[in-house]
Amino acid sequence: MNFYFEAAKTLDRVEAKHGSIKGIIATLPEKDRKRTAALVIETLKFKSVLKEVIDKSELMKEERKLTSMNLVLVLVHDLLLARGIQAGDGPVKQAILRHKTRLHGEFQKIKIKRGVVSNEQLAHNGDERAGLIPRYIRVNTNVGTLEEVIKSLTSGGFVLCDPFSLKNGFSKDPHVPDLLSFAPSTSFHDNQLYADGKIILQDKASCFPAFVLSPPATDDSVVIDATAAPGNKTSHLSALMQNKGKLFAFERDRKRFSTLKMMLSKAGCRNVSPINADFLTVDPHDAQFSSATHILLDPSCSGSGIVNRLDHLVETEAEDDTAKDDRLDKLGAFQLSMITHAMRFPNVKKIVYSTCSIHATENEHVVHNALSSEEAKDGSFILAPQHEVLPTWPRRGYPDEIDPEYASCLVRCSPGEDATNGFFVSCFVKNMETPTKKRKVGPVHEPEHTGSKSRKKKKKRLKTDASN
Ligand SMILES: C[S@@+](CC[C@H](N)C(=O)[O-])C[C@H]1O[C@@H](n2cnc3c(N)ncnc32)[C@H](O)[C@@H]1O
Repeated sequence: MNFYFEAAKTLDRVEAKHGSIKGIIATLPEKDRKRTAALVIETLKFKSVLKEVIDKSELMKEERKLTSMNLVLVLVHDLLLARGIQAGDGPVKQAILRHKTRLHGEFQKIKIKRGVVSNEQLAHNGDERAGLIPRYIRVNTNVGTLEEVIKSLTSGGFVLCDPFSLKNGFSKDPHVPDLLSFAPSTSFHDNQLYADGKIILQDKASCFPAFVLSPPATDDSVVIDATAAPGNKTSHLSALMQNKGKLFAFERDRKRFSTLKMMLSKAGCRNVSPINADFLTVDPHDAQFSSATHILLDPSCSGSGIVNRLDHLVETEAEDDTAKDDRLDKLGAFQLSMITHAMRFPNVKKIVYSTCSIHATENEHVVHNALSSEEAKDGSFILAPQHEVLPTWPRRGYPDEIDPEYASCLVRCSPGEDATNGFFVSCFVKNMETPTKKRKVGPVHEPEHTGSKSRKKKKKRLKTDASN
C-alpha cells in the first residue's frame, strides 16, 4: 500500500505546484521511483475520466474513510486500467473493492457515451505538439565521435535514414553538426552511450546558441557562459572549443550549480571552470575574466516555448493579462541587464543571447533595447547578419516587433511547427568599424518614423528595474 500512498502524495505535490512533474518525481526515493512515476503519469493522463467514474459511483460519499481523492484516483486507476490493485487487503483496498462492480459499470458507460473502443482513447490528449518533436541527441565530441556513436547505434538496431519512415530510424540534423534525430518516443535513458556521457539529450533549438557563438578552439581562447546550469550549452561550448582554452561557467543558484558540476564531469569538460556566482556581480575588468572574447547568455525566461512532455497533464490556471505583462516586463528588464553587462567586458567580440520564450517582450524587444543602450552607444555593438547566424534556418525574428532590417538577423523556432521547442537566438558582435562609418546591419538608434505605442513601451522597459 505504501507505493500507492507515495503516488498519492506525489499527486498532491503536483497539484500544489511544488514544481514541475519531472522535478517532483526526481525527488522520490530511487527504489520505487520508476514504478511510482509511471503510476502518477498514467493517473494524470486518465484523471478526468477516473474522476468522473469516482463521482458517478458515489464511492467517496459512501465510504467516509476515503478522504484523499488522489489516493482513490491511483487505486481506481489500477483497478480499471491496470492489473488490479497491487496491495494487501487493508481497509482502503476493501472499501474500493466493495464498489468494484459499480466502478466498472460507470467506466463502461463513459466509454459508450464517448464512443471509444480502447482505453487509450480516453486519455487526456495533452499538448499534441509534444508528439511532433523528435528525440534529439547531441554527440558529445569531448568523449566520443560521431562515427563511433552512429556505429554503436546501428549495431543496436537503429537505422540511419529518414526518422519517421521507420520505428528505429534516425537521421543527421541538417543545421547542427553532431546532432541526430529519432522518433519522438525513443528513449535513451538506459542506453550505454548516455551512461558514458557520449551522447547528451538536448533539443535541437537549444543547440543553436553554442553553435552560433562558435568560440575559437585554441589554447588562449577565453569564453564565458554566464547562466550555465544545468549545463547542456556549457558542455556544447566545451566540445566546440575541443576542450581547449578556458570556459568560465557562472551559475548563481547553489543547487543548480551542483547539477552543473555533475553534468560537466560526466561530459568530460576539462576546459570549464564552474563558478557559483551571480554574473551581474562579476567585474568586467577583473584580471581573470577581462580577456573573455565570447559570451553566451541564456538567462532565466518565461519558458513559454517549452513543449513539455509531461506538464500539459496538469491543468493550469489562467493568468490575467496585466499580471502576465508585468511578469514579462520584469523578465525583459533582467534579460536586458544581462546583455548590457556582457557588453561591458573590454575584449568581448561576440555575445549570443537566447531564450526558450515565444514572447517578443523577452526576445525582439530586449534586443532592440540592448542595441539602443548606453553600452551599444554609437553602434559599438551590432547584430551579426543572417549569413553568420544559421543562414539556412527559415524562421527569423518578427519584423513587427523590431526594426524590420534586424529581423532577418534573428532566429526564432516555433513550437510544433519547426519540430523543436519554441526558441529565440540573437547574436551581437562588436562593431570594428568606427561608429560614423556605415554599419553592417542597419541603424541602431530609434528610427525617426517609429512613434508607435509598442516602441514607446520598449523605451519604458529600458528604465524598468532589473530583477529576476
Ligand atoms: C535557462 S537556464 C540556463 C540553461 C543552460 N544554459 C543550459 O543550456 O543547460 C538559466 C540559468 O541561469 C541561472 N541564472 C539566472 N540569472 C543568473 C545570474 N545573474 N548569474 C548567474 N546565473 C544566473 C539560473 O539559475 C538558471 O540556472
